Amino acid sequence: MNKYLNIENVGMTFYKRGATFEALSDISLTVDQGEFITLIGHSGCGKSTLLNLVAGLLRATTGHLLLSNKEIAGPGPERGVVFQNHSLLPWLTAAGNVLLAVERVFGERESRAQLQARTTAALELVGLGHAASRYPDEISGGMKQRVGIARALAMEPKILLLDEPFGALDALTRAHLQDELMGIVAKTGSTVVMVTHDVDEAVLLSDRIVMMTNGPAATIGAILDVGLPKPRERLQLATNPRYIECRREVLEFLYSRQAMKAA
Ligand SMILES: Nc1ncnc2c1ncn2[C@@H]1O[C@H](COP(=O)(O)OP(=O)(O)OP(=O)(O)O)[C@@H](O)[C@H]1O
Repeated sequence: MNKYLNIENVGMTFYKRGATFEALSDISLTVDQGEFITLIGHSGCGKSTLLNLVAGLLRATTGHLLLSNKEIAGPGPERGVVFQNHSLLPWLTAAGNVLLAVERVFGERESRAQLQARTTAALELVGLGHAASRYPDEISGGMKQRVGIARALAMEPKILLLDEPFGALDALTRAHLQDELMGIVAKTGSTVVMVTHDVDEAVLLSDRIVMMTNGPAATIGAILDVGLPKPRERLQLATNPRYIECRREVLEFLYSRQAMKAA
């Protein structure tokens, strides 16, 4: 197999205080370079667990995860992770937060000026060039989230792993950042795996939507090939028959097929 990311028969069981909990069972998925994949499913089904396995923050109990044919054995700079709650260091400015990540990846081989240029470019990419010297408590939630995205992008990851990056934002800011993300991904050609609860977000952004069954022992229930041409424009999509069909298929999976199992 020569796909970019290979997830092969992965299972994840947590052991806690003498009890075991099988969160994921027999997950197999391959992702091509440049693909945008979303993981969707009911709360607690194991989406973050799967993303954390790809990030190398957890080790699978069974099966294998391979990136460029190499076993994922821990976190690495080729994987940029963005969580729902930005996790910026409050004592550093927006630029300071990005620079710290840039130093970690490129610090040994590049000059100070080059590192700073990378930092500025990443902040500009997310429209925050003007806020570089502001501290996290001086900027809005949406801006903090954008700094988190800039920080991940500045490391020039081959794959972006996004865990509900817009989950805590209001609808307008969320729409704005979705548009920005689409633009950035078009420019950088990044591979993306993103966890979301939002059906519209999944259809708008994805090449394929991976729909997960309810846990315990959650697995992939179905995969939807969205097949809408890019670039996508949210207003035009609202009346696009394929968009409406994709939306219906995901809703049907979540609220009919999986709702019955949950009951
Ligand atoms: N470290 C852990 N120890 C024990 N159980 C865990 C651990 N991490 C996650 N779980 C359990 O595994 C299951 C999957 O959790 P996970 O956070 O991956 O779900 P999710 O689909 O991302 O949920 P949400 O959509 O609510 O964020 C849950 O039942 C959770 O309680």
